[in-house]
Amino acid sequence: MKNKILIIDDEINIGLLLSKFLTKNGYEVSNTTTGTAAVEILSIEKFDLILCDYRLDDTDGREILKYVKENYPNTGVFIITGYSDIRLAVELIKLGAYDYIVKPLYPDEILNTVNKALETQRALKKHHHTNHKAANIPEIPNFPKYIEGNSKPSIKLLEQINLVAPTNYSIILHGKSGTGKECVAKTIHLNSLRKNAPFVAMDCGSLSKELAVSEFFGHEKGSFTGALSTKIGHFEQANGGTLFLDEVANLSYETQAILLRAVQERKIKRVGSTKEINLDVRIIIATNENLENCIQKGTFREDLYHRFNEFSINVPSLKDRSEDILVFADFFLAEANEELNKNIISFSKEVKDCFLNYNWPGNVRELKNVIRRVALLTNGHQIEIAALPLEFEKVSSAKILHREKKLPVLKKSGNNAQDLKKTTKEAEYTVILTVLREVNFNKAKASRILKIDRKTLYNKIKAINLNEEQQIENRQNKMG
Ligand SMILES: Nc1ncnc2c1ncn2[C@@H]1O[C@H](COP(=O)(O)OP(=O)(O)OP(=O)(O)O)[C@@H](O)[C@H]1O
Repeated sequence: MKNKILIIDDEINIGLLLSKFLTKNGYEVSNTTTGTAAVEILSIEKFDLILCDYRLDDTDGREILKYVKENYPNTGVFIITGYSDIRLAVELIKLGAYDYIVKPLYPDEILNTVNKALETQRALKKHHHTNHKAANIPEIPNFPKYIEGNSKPSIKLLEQINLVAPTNYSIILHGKSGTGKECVAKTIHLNSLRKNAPFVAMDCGSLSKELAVSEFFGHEKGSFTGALSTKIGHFEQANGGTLFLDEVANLSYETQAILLRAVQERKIKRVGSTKEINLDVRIIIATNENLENCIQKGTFREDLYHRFNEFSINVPSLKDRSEDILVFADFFLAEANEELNKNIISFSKEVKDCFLNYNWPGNVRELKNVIRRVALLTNGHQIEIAALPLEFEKVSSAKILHREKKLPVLKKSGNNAQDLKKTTKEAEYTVILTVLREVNFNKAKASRILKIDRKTLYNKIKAINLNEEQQIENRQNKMG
């Protein structure tokens, strides 16, 4: 059965041209020039898609969209718009429009967009259908809350997310490790029309050449040695939804060619199967390398780059959005409180200064890890500088002072046996704690470095501070 399209455009010539072209390409097309006439036609006939010019004589695209969403929720609406209306069109997408097409109209582009839309509709219907029947559809992973931040780069980032999320564009996310690329990808998915379909993340960095095809497209049981059961590939898992390809620059040239073919043809076959599976997957890729340099070096295919580069977003490093550091820190502290069942309220001024002065090479991920660690080591209501790991020493004069206080300094007067004992103990404390932090509180490693047996180390820790010992125990238990 042919798909039915209704065109609403007050420029009769454009409407007719479009209609002729779409009819030639296998669609059943009706035309009208006003909103009132469209409402009448819709009351007698069902349509799969409506292409609606935003500016009409008697109404506009927004009113048509609202009417169609309310009365015919299964009919997709496209808005045709002039360049100056793009922001408006994006607004409309948020209200439920399928996509927008910018004038001048190019037949191929329209056909492509219409085909894509109808495929998405079919895939979503199929997904909802199978989702009710089958339990083996992959779960949407737990999405972390997205912290927006107040800095200029973060505001720009959010604007880009909001702009591109409702479209079907492929996206390249550039950014250093730990900046939050996956978090951005998930946020885009959640704000897209695909939000009820799967989000599937795939780490291309750890993908071997041999396994790549089977990971991408799946395989049938027995199709090669070791294929003990049928495997659904990542593309198929993500069908109807979003596929996030992380560290894409690490894919071999050969694998890139295979990926390109699948993306171009929008069809795959599982290894060992002849059955073609139609794909409707939005692809978001992430890289911490400059892909243009990779193209120059010949390690990344230019054609693949252009396929993905319908939109690109730079996810800024944490040091370039320092106004957000304390916002993130508060958020991660609240998370850590919940996880550890603690009630830490704040960071001391010195800690905040350290955070603001530090370079954060590991970006948001590093900040999150530091906060989880210091929260574990803190018993009171405030995080103090002593809890910070060694790498912060460089950025804190307070921290250096703190350590100097602990150093075994022989006093000029009163230098008796009692003082020596105390000073030695303090020196021992500093050394033990420093080593423990360096090895992430692994006591076996620490005792090897300190050249004492583990039991002695336990006793010394106990003698130093029982609370610290308990915290160390907690951490070790957690790490299993
Ligand atoms: N805006 C944000 N709001 C909340 N959490 C965030 C945000 N950005 C990053 N994170 C957290 O920081 C950590 C690292 O983020 P993510 O994994 O998205 O980074 P990435 O850039 O994809 O890293 P990699 O390049 O190493 O794969 C995650 O725990 C994530 O939840």
